[in-house]
Amino acid sequence: MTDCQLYLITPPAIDDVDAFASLYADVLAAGADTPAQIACLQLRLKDVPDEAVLRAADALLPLCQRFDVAFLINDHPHLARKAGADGVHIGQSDTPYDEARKILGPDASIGVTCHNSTHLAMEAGEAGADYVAFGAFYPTGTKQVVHRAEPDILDFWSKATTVPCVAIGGITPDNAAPLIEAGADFIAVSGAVWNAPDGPVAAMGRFAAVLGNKR
Ligand SMILES: Cc1ncc(COP(=O)(O)OP(=O)(O)O)c(N)n1
Ligand SMILES: Cc1nc(C(=O)O)sc1CCOP(=O)(O)O
Ligand SMILES: [Mg+2]
Repeated sequence: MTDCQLYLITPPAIDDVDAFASLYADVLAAGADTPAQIACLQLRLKDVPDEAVLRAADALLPLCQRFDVAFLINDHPHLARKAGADGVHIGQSDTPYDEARKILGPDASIGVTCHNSTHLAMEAGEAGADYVAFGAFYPTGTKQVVHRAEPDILDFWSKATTVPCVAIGGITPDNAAPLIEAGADFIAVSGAVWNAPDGPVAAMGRFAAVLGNKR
C-alpha cells in the first residue's frame, strides 16, 4: 500500500447542501478503512456569497470530524476561521500566506498553490505552509488552468524537503499511479469522484485500488 492519501475537493457549486452532505457521508463511509480513506476535504465553492460557504461548512464539518478528516475552506481565511475549519487553501492570487497565518493562527493547516514552480514551493515552505500543491498534471474540466506540471516535480520535491506535496489537476484512478510513484503525499481530486458515471462511491473503490498498490 502506498503512503499517498486522498484529498477530496467539493464541486465548485452545490445546489442542495443537504443532499450533497448525504452523498459525502456515503463517500466517507466508502473510503473508511481503505487506502482511499479521505485525509482532507476542501470546500471549494466559487462565486457564491459568504453565507453559502458557511451553510455548506455547517453541513460538512461535522461529517469530517466524525471520520477524522481535515476540513479546509478554499480561498477565504476569514471564512475558514468563522466556520471553525481546520485550515485554508490559498492560491497565488488569494490572501497572502503570512496574512492567512495571522488570521488562522499557528495550529491551522494552510496549503498553497505552487503550480509547476519549485521556487514558489520553496517560498511557501520556508514561510511555513503546511503543504504545497503542484498542478495541473492532466487536463481538467473543473478549473481553467494555465500551468501544467510534470511528475518529476513531485520526485524532486519529495527528495528535497519534508513539506508535504499535493498533486492536483485532472487526476483519475487511471492516471494517478505515476503521481503516486513520483512521491505525491496526497492526490487532490474532484471531478473523478463527483462526476463518475457510476457514482462517487464506485469511484472511491477505484481510488482505493490504485492507492493500495505498492509505491
Ligand atoms: C489542493 C489544491 N491545489 C490547488 C488549488 C487551486 O487553488 P487556486 O490556484 O487558488 O485556484 P482556485 O481553486 O481558488 O480556483 C486548490 N484549490 N486546491
Ligand atoms: C482546483 C484546481 N486547481 C488546479 C491547479 O492546477 O492548481 S486543477 C484544479 C481542478 C481539480 O479538479 P479535478 O480533480 O476535477 O481536475
Ligand atoms: Mg484560490
